[in-house]
Amino acid sequence: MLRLTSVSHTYSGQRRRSAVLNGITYSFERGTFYTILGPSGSGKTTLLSLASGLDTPTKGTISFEGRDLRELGLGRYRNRHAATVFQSYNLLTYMTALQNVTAAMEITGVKPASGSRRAHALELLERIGLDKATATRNVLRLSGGQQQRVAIARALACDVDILFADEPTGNLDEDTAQGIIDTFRELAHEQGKCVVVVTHSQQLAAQSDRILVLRKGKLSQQAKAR
Ligand SMILES: Nc1ncnc2c1ncn2[C@@H]1O[C@H](COP(=O)(O)OP(=O)(O)OP(=O)(O)O)[C@@H](O)[C@H]1O
Repeated sequence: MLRLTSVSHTYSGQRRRSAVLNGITYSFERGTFYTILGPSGSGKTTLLSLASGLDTPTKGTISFEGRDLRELGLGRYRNRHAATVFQSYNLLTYMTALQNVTAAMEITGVKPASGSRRAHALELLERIGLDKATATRNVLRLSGGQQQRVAIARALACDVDILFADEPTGNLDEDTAQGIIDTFRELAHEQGKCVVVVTHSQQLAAQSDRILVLRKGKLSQQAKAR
């Protein structure tokens, strides 16, 4: 569904020989939960920002269902097909948790199959462990882990084909982290989404369908321990 072909990336000011990503070719498919591991600074966030249409590679192409993202339009791709949970959450700080989720649904034009956007947003927030009292508080009055969960609920609310997340369980206790991992697996296996998660957590990676490792600008698939 999402194909990277000979993708290389160099930030301005960097020498071409020290490209962050170097000739990566890989296809991400529906119904699959991927994790990307790699040492700090190996380019995981860079790869995610290119695959999620926030930036374009300096060389190579990225296509969604056969169409180059540049031709499809990066804004359109981000709006309709891909949602991203950033390390910094990027929440609207003048809104409540609930408003952050409903605003994302309004912007992307998502209408729940039944009930209102508000009811659907509350359901999603509840599913990842935020009750109504917490959901109706301004996001600045929530803990880091609670804000992280709002960012995840917001991405889930957009009902896109691909969900990208950068270290989504970094700030969470074990039980909450496990709940998020279960949600990702369910999204991939029951709803047919493609879920791509950057992580340093072996526990998370072990529960994904495919473990990819980024090292020295190259992406390789790691065999899963049985
Ligand atoms: N906007 C930028 N401009 C210049 N260099 C950058 C920029 N963003 C990242 N880099 C450099 O690109 C390399 C890869 O960074 P990236 O954030 O993608 O790595 P990462 O694997 O996600 O790291 P971490 O695990 O520490 O989050 C690093 O050497 C970093 O300094």
